[in-house]
Amino acid sequence: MLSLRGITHRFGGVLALDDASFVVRPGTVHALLGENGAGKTTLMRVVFGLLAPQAGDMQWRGAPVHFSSPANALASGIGMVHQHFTLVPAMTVAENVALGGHGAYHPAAAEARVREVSTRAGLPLDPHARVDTLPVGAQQRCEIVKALARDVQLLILDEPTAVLAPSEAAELLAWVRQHANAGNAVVLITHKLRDALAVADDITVLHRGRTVLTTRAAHTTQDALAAAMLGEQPDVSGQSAEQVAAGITETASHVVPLHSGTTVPEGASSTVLALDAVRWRDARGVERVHHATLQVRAGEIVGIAAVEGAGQHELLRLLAGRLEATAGRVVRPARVGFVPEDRHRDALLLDAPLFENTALRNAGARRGRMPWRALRESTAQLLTRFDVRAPGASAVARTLSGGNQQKFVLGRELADQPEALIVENPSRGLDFKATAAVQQSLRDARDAGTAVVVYSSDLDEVMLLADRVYVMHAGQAHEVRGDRDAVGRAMLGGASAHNVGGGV
Ligand SMILES: Nc1ncnc2c1ncn2[C@@H]1O[C@H](COP(=O)(O)OP(=O)(O)OP(=O)(O)O)[C@@H](O)[C@H]1O
Repeated sequence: MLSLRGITHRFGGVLALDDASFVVRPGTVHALLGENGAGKTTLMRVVFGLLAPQAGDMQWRGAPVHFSSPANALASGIGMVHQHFTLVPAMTVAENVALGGHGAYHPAAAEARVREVSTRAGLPLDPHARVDTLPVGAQQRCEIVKALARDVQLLILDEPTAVLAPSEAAELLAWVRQHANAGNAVVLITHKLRDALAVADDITVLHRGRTVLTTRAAHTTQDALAAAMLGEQPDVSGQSAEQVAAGITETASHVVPLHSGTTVPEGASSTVLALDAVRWRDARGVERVHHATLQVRAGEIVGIAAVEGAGQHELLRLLAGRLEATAGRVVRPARVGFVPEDRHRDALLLDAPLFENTALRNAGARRGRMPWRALRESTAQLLTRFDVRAPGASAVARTLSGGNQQKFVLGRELADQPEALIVENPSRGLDFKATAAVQQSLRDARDAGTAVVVYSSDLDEVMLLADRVYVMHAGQAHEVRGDRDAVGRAMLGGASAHNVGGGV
């Protein structure tokens, strides 16, 4: 159905694709894997007409093609949903779906079209809802419906589950499977090897811009895929790949030790970060955080577990000083690092070089001339220390792959050993090797005396990292002792026998 051969693309001095090949069969799900910066997004941007490769051929339904724009690709039946959504937040679902279509906008027709497509596809959506009022899962459905409304036969999804809670991710993957069973093709860029093996028919692995493995999913294993991602021969039982794979969060159900109660690590000492009966109201006057009380000591990792919408994002921003409490008392040290989940919106100046992005740390506290030379040097060190793949300190942030942007932001916040560090979804968008490295950096920061707070939408990751866990439910925070099941029950509002109190 789609066939790419010999695709080569350079961005200046960076060889992003090097003779890559990729073949998608009709009616299949094709998972595209590769470590951060391997070239997955770039290859799919070539398919979608966003980039013209310097070499290589593409065939679509048996005929050579070259799409000069996404409009071209869409008109031929190829759609793409990007890692960062492209919806207009202040517009309705129907308006967004109609955007970029042809002819005049007729509200009734646009709404009917959304209803028809979303019902046919089994992706429920209210056409009248304003996009900025929708949870992220519904925004993603809107992106998919927008593509399907153009009658696409090949849908490219770039890390679609990264932004979803586990139950939503499972639903989306089930939908992807059904959609392919109905005769359509889906390309799924993902870092989750287990998802690839579970849902895909075919799997391609890129390594440094080259296709190093293409296989039927049924003929491969997680270890072979991990080895290929690391550039090792898939049939060689690469020791290092296995070691790394052992640290993967996604296999966490069998490797995560059960959380066994409040364990303040030996190195933990005085409280450096605290909320005392804190409340926070949003602009509409709705109280999102009720009476939260919580303490974090130097040298411990406090995990926050919550289902989406429980007030956890607000809690983290209160701790990080990005929101001011409406009532109650906040204790916060001078140097607090914050790694928000949406690095594009909240953590980076995308069109500025990396060394200017480094300067954003403690930006409000700077006085006098900017020490640009020192910032370039410290940025270069940061790139090495945190294995950020970028041409250098002057590279523009936008040109880094998604995972490398994430590693950069974390490195920047950790670099000057803050007294406290607040991290939201630390491994979002990271390959398994980078995930293990980031989790280790958080432990290292704890061991060096930083008070670390981690929220992850993946409960296994919270349990893996945390010394103590607080659960947020309906705007309230409670410390919960006990295992994963106790925490899971508390997330859904169930009482926990070991609940040791907090904020009610
Ligand atoms: N616009 C650009 N300008 C310069 N370099 C770029 C640009 N876009 C991507 N690159 C580089 O091309 C390489 C491949 O990036 P790409 O985004 O395709 O990787 P990826 O496999 O999708 O990674 P991730 O899993 O981190 O999203 C990286 O080295 C990246 O820095």
